Amino acid sequence: MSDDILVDIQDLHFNYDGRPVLQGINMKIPRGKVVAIMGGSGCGKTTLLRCIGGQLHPTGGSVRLEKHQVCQMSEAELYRLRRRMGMLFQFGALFTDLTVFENVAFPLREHTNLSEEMIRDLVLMKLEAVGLRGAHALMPGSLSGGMARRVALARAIALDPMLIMYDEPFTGLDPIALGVIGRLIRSLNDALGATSIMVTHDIQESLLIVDYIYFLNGGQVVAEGTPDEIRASRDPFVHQFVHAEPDGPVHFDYPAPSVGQDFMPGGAHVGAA
Ligand SMILES: Nc1ncnc2c1ncn2[C@@H]1O[C@H](COP(=O)(O)OP(=O)(O)OP(=O)(O)O)[C@@H](O)[C@H]1O
Repeated sequence: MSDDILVDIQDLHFNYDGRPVLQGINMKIPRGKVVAIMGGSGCGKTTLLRCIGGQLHPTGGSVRLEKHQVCQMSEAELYRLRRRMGMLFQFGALFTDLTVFENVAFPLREHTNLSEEMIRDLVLMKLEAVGLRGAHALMPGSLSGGMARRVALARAIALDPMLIMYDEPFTGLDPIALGVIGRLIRSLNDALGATSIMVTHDIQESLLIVDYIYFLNGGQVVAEGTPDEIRASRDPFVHQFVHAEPDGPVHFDYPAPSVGQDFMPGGAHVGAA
């Protein structure tokens, strides 16, 4: 594998209880890049992140991270590898009974034997990086949604990860906080020399901050490109996303019989006992 590629996913398949969710995903994620994964609800984006992180074992194909075949690693090896991955999940809640400082210190205490002095310096550096050094003594309950997300971000980068994975990092944020988090994702990636994979529904923010976008549908990659390529794309799937159209290749309506069939007298059994 080329040294430039940090994550190499080949022909990845995953089933839940025999139901196919991922059906032959191929992706090459170069070092240093920020990559977005987009697609309709339930198309398998979170499942893909979990396969990359080794929390789920695929039914076929491979995920290679650096020189490691993630799918073939033991739990102990995965545990060590995950120290080098930062993860920020949608509701990656902070520990509500710990201060901001202790939340960010948590992975350092869990995974290292650093002195208290070192931990103190590292935590304050990470909080400084997200603009919240002054908030170190606050409890999570007194933070705004955007501030809480920034603390979670500081915690995700506490161990200087090589790979940072975000699952819908913008959910529930107002437009200003969303822009702040987007810029932080980009700048922290670059400052740390990390690589970032972000599952998101926010195409407009993605177009501003990422290097490359993959679109998933039906468990497969159906479109991909740089933000410029995506903006210029005539692919109907991409068009539907970029222009937030309610219908297109991704359907708004759950499959149903024709309206005529359901509304004609005696034409359907909806609600019938
Ligand atoms: N633990 C599970 N057991 C069975 N099915 C599951 C499980 N987790 C997810 N699924 C199903 O697998 C499919 C893919 O789920 P996944 O969470 O990966 O989608 P997603 O693209 O991240 O969705 P969203 O954008 O809504 O978060 C969905 O149909 C979901 O209902």
